[in-house]
Amino acid sequence: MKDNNELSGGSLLLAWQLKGKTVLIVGGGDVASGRIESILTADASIILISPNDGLHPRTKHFLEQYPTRITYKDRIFSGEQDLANIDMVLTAVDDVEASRAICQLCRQAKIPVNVADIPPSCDFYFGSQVRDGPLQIMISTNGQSPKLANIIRRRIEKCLPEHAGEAITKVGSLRNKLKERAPGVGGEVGKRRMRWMIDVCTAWEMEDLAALDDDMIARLIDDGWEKGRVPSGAEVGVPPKGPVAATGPGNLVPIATFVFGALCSAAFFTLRRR
Ligand SMILES: C[C@@]1(CC(=O)O)C2=NC(=C\c3[nH]c(c(CCC(=O)O)c3CC(=O)O)Cc3[nH]c(c(CC(=O)O)c3CCC(=O)O)/C=C3\N/C(=C\2)[C@@H](CCC(=O)O)[C@]3(C)CC(=O)O)/[C@H]1CCC(=O)O
Ligand SMILES: NC(=O)c1ccc[n+]([C@@H]2O[C@H](COP(=O)([O-])OP(=O)(O)OC[C@H]3O[C@@H](n4cnc5c(N)ncnc54)[C@H](O)[C@@H]3O)[C@@H](O)[C@H]2O)c1
Repeated sequence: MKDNNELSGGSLLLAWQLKGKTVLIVGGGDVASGRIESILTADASIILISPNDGLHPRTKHFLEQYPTRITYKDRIFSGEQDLANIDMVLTAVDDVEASRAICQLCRQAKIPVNVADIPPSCDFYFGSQVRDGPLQIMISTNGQSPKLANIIRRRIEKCLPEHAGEAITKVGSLRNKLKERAPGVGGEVGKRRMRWMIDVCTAWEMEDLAALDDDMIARLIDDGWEKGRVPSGAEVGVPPKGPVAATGPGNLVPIATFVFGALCSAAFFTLRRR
């Protein structure tokens, strides 16, 4: 836990649920095309207001690909009436005065707004995103350095565990099936369910979780949950890692690194003693 006087200067990190909501995007250029992608990913409907002659090719592609999810208006923003029944507003226009005016209207109407590149006109900032299925990581520098957020994102992408997204999807499915088998919110059964899920996630390799199919999930619940234990992957039918993986050239690299490291240490200590 941080010291009390350090508890300030950040922003609230959330996974905002937008399914069934309507987001107004003003502008159709490069930045707006990224906003469209983020909002489509979050399952919201989009109203896009932007003159056709300024549309970025990626924006045009989204309009063609998702005609029912994006309602397009080929014009500039026209005022308060454009905000009717809107749950969130994102603007990415090359006109600072128009951006500020839209922000002011949104604040009057209490609609959360992000104006790309104008922090005082943002109720929330975008961040650099890593996505792998249901895994979502946002890197935010809280407005201090978007480029560093982008660089840190690339580094994080390189060291993510393989199969993480797939493993999360399968664990989600296991949790849902378990809740059907042992229903109820809170209480003893809730505590036991949580304990068992923690034990499975801790004991199993990410790769084995990712390999689960519906039959294996059913076996895991029958032989594990019902008997109060955590079976191994092999017991529920997860295929063993093949002999190629066990003896393949990939495995020679850590062995070679270890041997090299051991030789270097030996040489270092031998030389030091002299
Ligand atoms: C993360 C990302 C997400 C996205 O937008 O999707 C994002 N900006 C990205 C890129 C980027 N933006 C800029 C550069 C040029 C280099 C540079 O200036 O550093 C680059 C780099 C590039 O283009 O490579 C210019 C810039 N950006 C802002 C200002 C205004 C200012 O700072 O006052 C200026 C003009 C400054 C000036 O005039 O000098 C402001 C914001 N930009 C934010 C988000 C929010 C804070 C996020 C955070 O702090 O973490 C915030 C506050 C509001 C918002 O827009 O939500 C996306 C990277 C995605 C990725 O690649 O992974
Ligand atoms: N946050 C970020 O990541 C980031 C990065 C680069 C640029 N920006 C900023 O975002 C803004 C947009 O950048 P861009 O590269 O997408 O610009 P762009 O010039 O490619 O696109 C601007 C779009 O806005 C439309 N437009 C202009 N006035 C409008 C109005 N009144 N109503 C509706 N649509 C209107 C144009 O037709 C065009 O489609 C700029 O202010 C830029 O400084 C933000």
